[in-house]
Amino acid sequence: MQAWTREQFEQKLKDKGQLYHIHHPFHIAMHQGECSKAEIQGWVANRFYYQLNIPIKDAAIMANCRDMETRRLWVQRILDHDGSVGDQALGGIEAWLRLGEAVGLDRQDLLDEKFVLPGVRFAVDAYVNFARRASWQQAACSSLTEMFAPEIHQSRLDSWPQNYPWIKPEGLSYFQMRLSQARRDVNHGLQITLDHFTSAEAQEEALNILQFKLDILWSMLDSMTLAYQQGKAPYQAVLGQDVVNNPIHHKGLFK
Ligand SMILES: O=C(O)c1cc(C(=O)O)c2c(n1)C(=O)C(=O)c1cc(C(=O)O)[nH]c1-2
Repeated sequence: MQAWTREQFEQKLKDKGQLYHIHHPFHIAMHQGECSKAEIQGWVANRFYYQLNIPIKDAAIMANCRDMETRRLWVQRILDHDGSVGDQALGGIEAWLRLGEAVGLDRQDLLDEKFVLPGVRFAVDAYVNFARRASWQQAACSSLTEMFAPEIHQSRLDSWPQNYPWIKPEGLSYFQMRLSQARRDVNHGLQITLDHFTSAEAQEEALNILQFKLDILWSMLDSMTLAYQQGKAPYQAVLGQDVVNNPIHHKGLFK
């Protein structure tokens, strides 16, 4: 089998955008203004677990990377989410906490991971564990769903103020910040991927890695759909009580 040219390979990676979670029914409903306050809150609380783990994931990638040039650029991702000392700009995690407050969630409940559904936790943990075990080039490739992220951030900025006027506008600053940060990350992650995966087999492997990451994002929303849209939160069928607001599931093991 012959390898694709660099341009063809880049296009194959971009074609995966058809399967991005922007097309998940939960996100479509959110974009169309059809989500209830409880659904938005559930999404914000669960996505916070992703946010919390992004810098852990990026630190794992750096721990596996002997290339100084790469680390010098990659470290910026950690600072973007954690913020840096003396920096006036918000880190992404703090910005997401403010989004939580803007949708009426309690900051401490987010930090306690109170509402994180088991399926969301398993999906996010799979991403972190992959980054720990993979080579840094494979892990860089898995971040490439970010190619498709600016569109979804922009769509929230465009549609939420009209659709969800009850959300305080200052809560949307996370999405604004990510527009430029994601584009910069993608340029770097894409160069690593195009440079590293050059044989036909390696290019197939890269597409499989990207599909793995798409599966993670899609699976997170599947869990949220069951819990918040279909009234089938874990154990609801057994306990028949308000397990959405008083979750019974485990709170994470290795912290
Ligand atoms: O809101 C979204 O839909 C979305 C998706 C993704 C993504 O595609 O992985 C990221 C983000 N947001 C995001 O804010 C972010 O910081 C981020 C980092 C990464 C990554 O894989 O390293 N993905 C994403």
